Amino acid sequence: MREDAESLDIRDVTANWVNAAVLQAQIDDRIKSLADLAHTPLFFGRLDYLHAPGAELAEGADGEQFYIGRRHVHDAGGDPMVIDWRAPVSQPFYRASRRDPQDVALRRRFGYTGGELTAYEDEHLTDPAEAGAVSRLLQREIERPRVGPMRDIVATIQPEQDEIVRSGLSGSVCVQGGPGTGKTAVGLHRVAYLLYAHRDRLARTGTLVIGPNRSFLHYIEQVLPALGELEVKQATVEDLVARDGLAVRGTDPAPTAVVKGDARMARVLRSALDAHVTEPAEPLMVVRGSRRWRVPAYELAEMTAELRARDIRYGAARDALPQRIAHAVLVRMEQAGEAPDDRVQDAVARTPAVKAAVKEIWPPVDPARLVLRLLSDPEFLALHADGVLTGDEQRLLLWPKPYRSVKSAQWSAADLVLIDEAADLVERTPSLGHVVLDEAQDLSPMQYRAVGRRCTTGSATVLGDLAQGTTPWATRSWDEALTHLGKPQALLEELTAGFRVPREVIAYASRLLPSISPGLAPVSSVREAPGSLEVTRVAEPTGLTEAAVDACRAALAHEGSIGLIAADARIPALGEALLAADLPYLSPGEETTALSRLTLVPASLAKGLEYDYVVLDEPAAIVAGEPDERTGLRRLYVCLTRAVSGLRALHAQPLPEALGGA
Ligand SMILES: Nc1ncnc2c1ncn2[C@@H]1O[C@H](COP(=O)(O)OP(=O)(O)OP(=O)(O)O)[C@@H](O)[C@H]1O
Repeated sequence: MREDAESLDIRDVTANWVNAAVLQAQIDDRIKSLADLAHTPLFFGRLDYLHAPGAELAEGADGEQFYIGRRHVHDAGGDPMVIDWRAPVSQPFYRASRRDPQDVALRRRFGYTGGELTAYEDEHLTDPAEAGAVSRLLQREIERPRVGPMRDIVATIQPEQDEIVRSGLSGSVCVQGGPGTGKTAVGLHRVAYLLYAHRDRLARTGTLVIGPNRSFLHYIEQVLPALGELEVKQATVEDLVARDGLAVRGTDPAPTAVVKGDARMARVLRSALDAHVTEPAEPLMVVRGSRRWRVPAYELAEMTAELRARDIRYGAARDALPQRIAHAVLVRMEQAGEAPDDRVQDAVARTPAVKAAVKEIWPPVDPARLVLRLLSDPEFLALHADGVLTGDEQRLLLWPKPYRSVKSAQWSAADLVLIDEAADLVERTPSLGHVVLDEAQDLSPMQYRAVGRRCTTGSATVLGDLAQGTTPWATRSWDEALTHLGKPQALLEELTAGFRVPREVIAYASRLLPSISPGLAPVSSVREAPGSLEVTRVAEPTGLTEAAVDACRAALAHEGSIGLIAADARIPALGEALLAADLPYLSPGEETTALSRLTLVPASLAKGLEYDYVVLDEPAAIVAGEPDERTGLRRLYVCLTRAVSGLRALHAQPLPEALGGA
């Protein structure tokens, strides 16, 4: 297939150099997509059907055999050799079971070591003798040491994950799942699936993956290219609402940020914007040649009221008003016996008199200036927030010292979300075809709205874990969140099988659940790894740093990546100690390689990441680093659930009581 693509000669088939350049670019893309990936085999499974699919009715139809891989491969004659994992014929590879064999006689899984085929495993789904067997290849794949960025899981997607991956493009899905249940993996594979099944539609409308921060996006960015999908944008919510010329230079105290992130702010903004439209008091006079045409004030008021009543954006209404006025003038001309042609209405709409009237009635509004005024001017704020926000909430919103201009204001991240909301009220934000929102539990209602307006005509996949919410405005219920997102009908799914954290470690971390998220079921880990948890008390507080360095050195004796996770305030001291001990380290998001496998991770950036071995420094300090205890314990829960093979927790202070104290 690669040779075919490389040998394509387009000299005779293109009409001009533009065509030739476009076609050549497409061919280059294809050659690139056909390149061999080191360590990525062409197929990982085989299905032997009892009957040829679609030929059930044909007499004597024999079964057919399909190899399943990351992409479609055909032979010189164009016959398929490997079927894409996303094709309908491949689906039973993920879903067929003994209870429901889906016409599959044999499912074979292939095992590879460094790109070389080293094992295979057969399941005869209709053979009662094989019932109850667990897949060792699956177990091995899950337990493989981790280095480098996140990997795809095409070979081992589980049935309950596959259902989410393949659910239709038209519906939105929300997945609640504990740490390591594969939410991120499922979200990324869902994008790859949707792009396969609805390529044309999504090529037009676009897809976007939203993650919590740069390090996380960097960690996941290789998965989609490995699945052949290059056309997917990645962003944080901050990226989405970023505006030219407005940098985030300020921070809000938590109580202020909570009010700014509250959905009621949308009502305040709407009221403040709508107040710009004024009731016309003066008639309008348009002069054309020797004649003057008068549109009385009450008629202008009717047009304004009619535009206000319609559900259109402020800016669209503002654009429509001059034409309405011009039309009224045209009607008067006709009544006076004139026969204006089609150009007259446009000409009238552009006259200085009409423009001036529109500016008076429906002035242009700059979204940033609108927010600036709300945050600086107590009277203006009260006018639009009374009855919506309490007096205390309004005081929290106001800047201690108002800024003079949009340029000089110290905008915070929450302010930019407000500006984004205001901008959408003025002019509709374009919608994408599909948005995947990861670590959603940390978004404020206003941030959900910002994401929601980017998929109003598309669908969304929302992934999160209520127990891992660490913002003061963290999501309390998915129903509420989905309403803010504008997708109240989304299907709510739950994943409970854990693929990352070993059983002992997840059991230990789950002790925190009753305090941080009562009612959530603990994850049941598929990984047995006896001896994976070690909690050590360091007698002298001064010895803690050294103990952490020693634990890192010991962990480096194993294969795989190592993360030293600590309270943000402890990072500088630990960094220095590691360097003094000749242990160079990476920052989160930097790629771990066989040669540099140790990452120093501030607790605030641990979310979503994973390491083979985790050394956890002083749990009590991680809890104390947050504004309140529940958030602290949630942060600790996140940090305790990053390890794939082993967790070593070191403490000099007593452990938090919720963990068992002592
Ligand atoms: N079906 C599977 N087969 C093999 N590995 C899997 C499977 N599902 C998930 N994993 C692996 O488990 C690990 C955790 O997955 P992932 O990061 O998607 O979980 P998560 O639910 O997003 O976790 P968190 O809540 O901590 O962000 C990853 O290494 C992923 O590759």
